[in-house]
Amino acid sequence: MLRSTISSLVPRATSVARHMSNAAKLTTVEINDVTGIATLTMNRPPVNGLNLELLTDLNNSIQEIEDNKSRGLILTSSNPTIFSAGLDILEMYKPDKERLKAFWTTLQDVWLALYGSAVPTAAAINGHSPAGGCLLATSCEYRVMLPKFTIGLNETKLGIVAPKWFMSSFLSVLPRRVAERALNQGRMFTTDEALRNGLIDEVANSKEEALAKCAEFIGSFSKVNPLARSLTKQQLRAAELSELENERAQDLEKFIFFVNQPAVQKGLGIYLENLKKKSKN
Ligand SMILES: CCCCCCCCCC/C=C\CC(=O)SCCNC(=O)CCNC(=O)[C@H](O)C(C)(C)COP(=O)(O)OP(=O)(O)OC[C@H]1O[C@@H](n2cnc3c(N)ncnc32)[C@H](O)[C@@H]1OP(=O)(O)O
Repeated sequence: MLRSTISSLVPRATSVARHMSNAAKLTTVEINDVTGIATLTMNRPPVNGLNLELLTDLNNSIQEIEDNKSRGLILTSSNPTIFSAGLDILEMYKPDKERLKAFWTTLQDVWLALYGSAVPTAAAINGHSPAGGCLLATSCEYRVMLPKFTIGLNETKLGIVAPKWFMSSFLSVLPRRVAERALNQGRMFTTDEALRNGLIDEVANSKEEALAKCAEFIGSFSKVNPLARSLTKQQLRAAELSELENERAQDLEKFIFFVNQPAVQKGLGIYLENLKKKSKN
């Protein structure tokens, strides 16, 4: 059934050993022969932490799906319990200056590409989805999640601040007062809470079911003119997209300034240490 499997073994050199998770590509794209829908899978063990390489591969895969004229894009993870752990905190902790710039710029690219994608998009959230993971999921038009996982923008819990465009994605899904409270609290929603509040659209009992429900959502546009649909979506999302496009340089500057604050570095260090302690117990 797969028209093509664009998986990859592209060797990649990097000078920073701690970021070298794999020499192979960290995403795969599979296009269903019958439906024409592309499934984009993140595959960066152990937790799909969004580092520069995974973001670069995500960006290239989204581009490839747009260029292939796929009928839709479903974003998911190869990990059975984690959709994405969000940004790889190691990218922000004691960062290399040039790499930090490339990291944030590529994250901006991914958001612009996914939130502004011309094709219908859906997320099959088959595991936990904090922070950057939630950003990816809420950038899609539809979300199906498996039971007993969590999703949300927990940045305030880490002592960091979600940028405006993270909030835009969140606000495109949640009512303002729910979004505002959740952002201030750094709230992580369980699957049930996410469904009740509208942060996700459906619950599925397996990844296969989630993928099928996402495909069904994308199929709901089969009788709609694709150009009219994509121009409608892009008009609805234009204000948020232009806001970041027009302020990319300032957004990058703010991020670099903020991350380099000693108090932020200290907070990230403690958070990482706690994560490591927890994983050893
Ligand atoms: C005024 C405007 C200014 C603008 C300034 C901008 C500021 C920056 C904004 C940044 C925005 C977004 C931030 C993020 O996305 S930060 C990331 C947030 N993510 C989290 O908090 C999730 C943390 N992880 C977990 O909760 C759990 O790991 C999990 C995902 C639920 C999975 O649990 P698990 O039990 O299955 O796995 P676990 O044992 O915890 O982890 C395995 C190893 O992976 C490491 N790890 C986990 N998450 C991360 C991560 N996000 N980054 C780096 N490393 C991570 C963990 O430490 C374990 O490592 P090891 O095996 O011990 O070496």
